[in-house]
Amino acid sequence: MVKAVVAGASGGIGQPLSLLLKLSPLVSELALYDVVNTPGVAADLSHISSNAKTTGYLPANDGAKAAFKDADIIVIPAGIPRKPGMTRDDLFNINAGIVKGLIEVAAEVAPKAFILVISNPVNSTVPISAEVLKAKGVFNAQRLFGVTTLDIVRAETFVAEIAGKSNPQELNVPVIGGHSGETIVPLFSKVAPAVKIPDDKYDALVNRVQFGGDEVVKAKDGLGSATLSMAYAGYRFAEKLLKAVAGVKGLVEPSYVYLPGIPGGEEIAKKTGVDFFSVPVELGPNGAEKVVDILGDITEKEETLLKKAVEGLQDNIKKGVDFAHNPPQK
Ligand SMILES: NC(=O)C1=CN([C@@H]2O[C@H](COP(=O)(O)OP(=O)(O)OC[C@H]3O[C@@H](n4cnc5c(N)ncnc54)[C@H](O)[C@@H]3O)[C@@H](O)[C@H]2O)C=CC1
Ligand SMILES: O=C([O-])CC(=O)C(=O)O
Repeated sequence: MVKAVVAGASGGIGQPLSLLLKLSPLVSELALYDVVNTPGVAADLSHISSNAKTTGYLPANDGAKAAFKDADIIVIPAGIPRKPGMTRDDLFNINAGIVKGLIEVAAEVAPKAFILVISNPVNSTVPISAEVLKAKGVFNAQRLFGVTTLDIVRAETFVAEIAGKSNPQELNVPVIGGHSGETIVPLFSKVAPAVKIPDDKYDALVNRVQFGGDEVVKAKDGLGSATLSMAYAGYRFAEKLLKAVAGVKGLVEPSYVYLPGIPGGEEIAKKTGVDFFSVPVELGPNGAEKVVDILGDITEKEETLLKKAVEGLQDNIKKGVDFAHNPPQK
């Protein structure tokens, strides 16, 4: 019996993500929360003849609390998306407060839930979430995940194109670091099974993975950012986690986590110099059971990418932590 919540369920990501969760045999209850339109989205999904009982909640009558109550997993794609010309950091002023508010509710009524943060800027909204949970005395790093799966999904797709593989899903392409521009670090030397990226294509491939989000923002031309590929990616991560919680062994996926709170993470925090970082984590009944050290034997080019990523991440993390401690007065 798993109760899943989507916060931001009426949005571009929220709707298809809710559809995928509604179809999952692992979910028995699906609560949809948003500031608009959830009665309609929930009524629509509830006619699908799958297992999950689906309900919609709005802010009135403490709707967030009712939706989140005793949730096992809360996925958060609430907040505004980018328009052309914006960075993810430009979303901070609005989305930081939205995420903070939702995490406060989760801390109160579902303190043990696995929380998957999609809202951007992920590099900062996850530190905000951690600080809010810490302040409420319910922080467990093994249960808080920044969803960076879309970077891996993109990397799989783009590497398969270059390497001439017909099925990208047969490739495992680790992407670490953060979730914006140069903080995204694809490790092509660690692709399994190994592929040869031609030297003259390496820089462009790195750039495409790092700025894949911009490609979609540009193509949507003012109507938002990636939604369908993100719904797939968010579901892929949620499904892996739920399977691992149900006892399936050996499931590993990168996620942006608080390293010092996860076995094996302290060492990576020392190596990189940042506490929040996306790394492959082994998933299990407690969530992130173990950080997989993937930093050994990376190439010189990857070392250079990593150094740049850490510089950017330090600022993004500090911004999130500072906001959680001193939110602007209204
Ligand atoms: N982590 C990642 O890889 C990715 C993250 N994103 C981020 O996901 C977020 C959502 O993107 P879209 O779905 O395209 O945006 P959208 O605007 O289509 O949907 C956002 C939804 O959040 C709702 N919302 C706003 N404030 C809320 C609150 N306080 N509580 C509950 N719901 C609230 C809105 O009503 C709307 O339905 C953006 O911040 C975007 O940048 C997008 C793609 C990839
Ligand atoms: O680019 C954006 O703003 C949305 C996002 O995070 C992505 O598509 O990776």
